[in-house]
Amino acid sequence: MAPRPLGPLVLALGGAAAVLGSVLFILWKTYFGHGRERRWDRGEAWWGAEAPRLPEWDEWDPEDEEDEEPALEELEQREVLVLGLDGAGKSTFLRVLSGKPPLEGHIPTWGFNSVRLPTKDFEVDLLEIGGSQNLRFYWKEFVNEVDVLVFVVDSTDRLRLPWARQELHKLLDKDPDLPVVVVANKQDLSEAMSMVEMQQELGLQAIDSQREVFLLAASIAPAGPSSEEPGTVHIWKLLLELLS
Ligand SMILES: Nc1nc2c(ncn2[C@@H]2O[C@H](COP(=O)(O)OP(=O)(O)OP(=O)(O)O)[C@@H](O)[C@H]2O)c(=O)[nH]1
Ligand SMILES: [Mg+2]
Repeated sequence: MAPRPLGPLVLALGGAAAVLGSVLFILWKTYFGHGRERRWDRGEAWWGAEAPRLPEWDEWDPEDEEDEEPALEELEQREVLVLGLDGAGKSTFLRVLSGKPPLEGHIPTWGFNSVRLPTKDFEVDLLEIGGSQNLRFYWKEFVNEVDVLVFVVDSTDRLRLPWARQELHKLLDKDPDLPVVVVANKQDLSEAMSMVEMQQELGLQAIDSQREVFLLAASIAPAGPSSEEPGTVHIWKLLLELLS
């Protein structure tokens, strides 16, 4: 049987995938745009955000409710996209930022995962899209919608560093002005590449000098207790500077 032309099929699949990417983004916006649920735990937050004080029972007046609710909603929003190959440490980063302990082992994100963190002046939405090969296609759909890109790389994953580099540069091409924070994660492990190597292998020196690009060494969830590498706090502080 003569081979059938693939062109229309590829086009149709490409179109369907683009639509799905947009639907995912709309779902995320809808969730955060109108949802009242907060995924962060006010009690556990460590980044210095002031948790709103809940009224004592005898102070509570239902008529105040309507006045109080918008105060939280009125805060401006900032959006951070967290990408990187599967297993790089994206979900762990979001968990640690939310004050939760890292999970044991790698549980892949099938789709997206997000947290909203309040600061004094604005709220920061962090969106992770899973890094498995079939999800990387959607990354580019989100990159023009955010204020900062955090790109997490496993510093021990030498073999796949060229893939990480390729994906990172595709995203950079998509938005020439987007500030980028590249996180060289898992620096606690002895096989981790040095920062000089990471900079070279990821081709960061070749990036347009006008763009804000940062390379941070990190151990978001160190395997042992003795790591001295800066971790999540440093990334968060830099994000706050970039978003202010
Ligand atoms: N040694 C070490 N392990 C880490 C570090 N950060 C994360 N990990 C581990 O790396 C594994 C993968 O982390 P995840 O956060 O699930 O990776 P991910 O980037 O979200 O992966 P996908 O959702 O599949 O895209 C987990 O077992 C983490 O505990 C680190 O700094 N050091
Ligand atoms: Mg994940």
